Amino acid sequence: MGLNVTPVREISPDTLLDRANALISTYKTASNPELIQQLPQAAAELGDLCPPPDPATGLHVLRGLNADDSGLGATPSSWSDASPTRTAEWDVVMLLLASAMGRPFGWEGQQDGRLVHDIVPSRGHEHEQTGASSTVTLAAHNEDAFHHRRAHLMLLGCLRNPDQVATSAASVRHADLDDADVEALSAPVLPILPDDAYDKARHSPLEPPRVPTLWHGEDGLCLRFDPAYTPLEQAGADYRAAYGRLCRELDRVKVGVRLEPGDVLVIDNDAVVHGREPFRARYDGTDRWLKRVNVRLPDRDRPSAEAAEHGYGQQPIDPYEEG
Ligand SMILES: O=C(O)CCC(=O)C(=O)O
Ligand SMILES: [Fe+2]
Repeated sequence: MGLNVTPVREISPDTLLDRANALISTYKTASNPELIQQLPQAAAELGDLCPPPDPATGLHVLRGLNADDSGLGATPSSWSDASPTRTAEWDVVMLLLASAMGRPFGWEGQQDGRLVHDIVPSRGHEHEQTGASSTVTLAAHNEDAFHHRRAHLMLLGCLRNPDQVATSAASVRHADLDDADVEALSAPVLPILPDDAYDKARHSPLEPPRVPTLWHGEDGLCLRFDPAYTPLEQAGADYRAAYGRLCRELDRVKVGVRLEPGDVLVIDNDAVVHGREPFRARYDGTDRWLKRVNVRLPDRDRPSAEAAEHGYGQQPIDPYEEG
């Protein structure tokens, strides 16, 4: 994977950290609903500290936050063991960054509905296609591709990455695809099934909707892609061949981002797929540890047919939803 080609945006964190700590001293943890209601206003006061990534690249790394991990304690052995107070500063910083770009949201069936997810390797999940895996390559995917209300942007904040494990990222806008393939892959031919992180949705009796893999968005070509959960065998030979060419192109243009403690990777989830290289989990409290936040951009459009999808019964938790 090519390194050092990801745009880095230096941020000066003083105001952000002051704001985060002021919120924590009043509201204690990032899951406090009153704190969540304060976020849009608090983020507006930060100005244009962190605009969304340039559509041409679809990602950037925000650098400049504190890399000191001495107060964090041991990396939890699973998301459910993470302490809401020990990483409150990180959680609120992630939510402020998310709120400066759009609106953070969570999922009913993901990590207890929290807005900030802990991504750590977990025993028994080593071979899964989820963020809790380690031994296997996490194949390139759009986050929550099975769902019509998936994030427009995804933030990954790095608390620890001692073995410099690379997150991979590939923009469909860098892929060299011919017009016939773009047209073929724009037809709603195959469903994308819920991933292993969503137990209830995986057992949904609802008929999986067939969805386009590619479409043209306002800023350029977009994709909805998760081959690990796509029953490709249900498609005809021409479609399978075009899908295979897309996979190879995404693999060709991917970059490896070895996040350093304090980095926040921002990914446009309509233009860029992400994954992760395999690594050996340590399970000794020093493991890799990321924080993840999903972000909605209220003005971003998606294909109108998505509005009729059922999302396999999985509901977003959107604290800012109107009505
Ligand atoms: O561990 C990583 O670098 C990415 C994991 C991932 O796909 C995710 O958290 O959504
Ligand atoms: Fe992911």
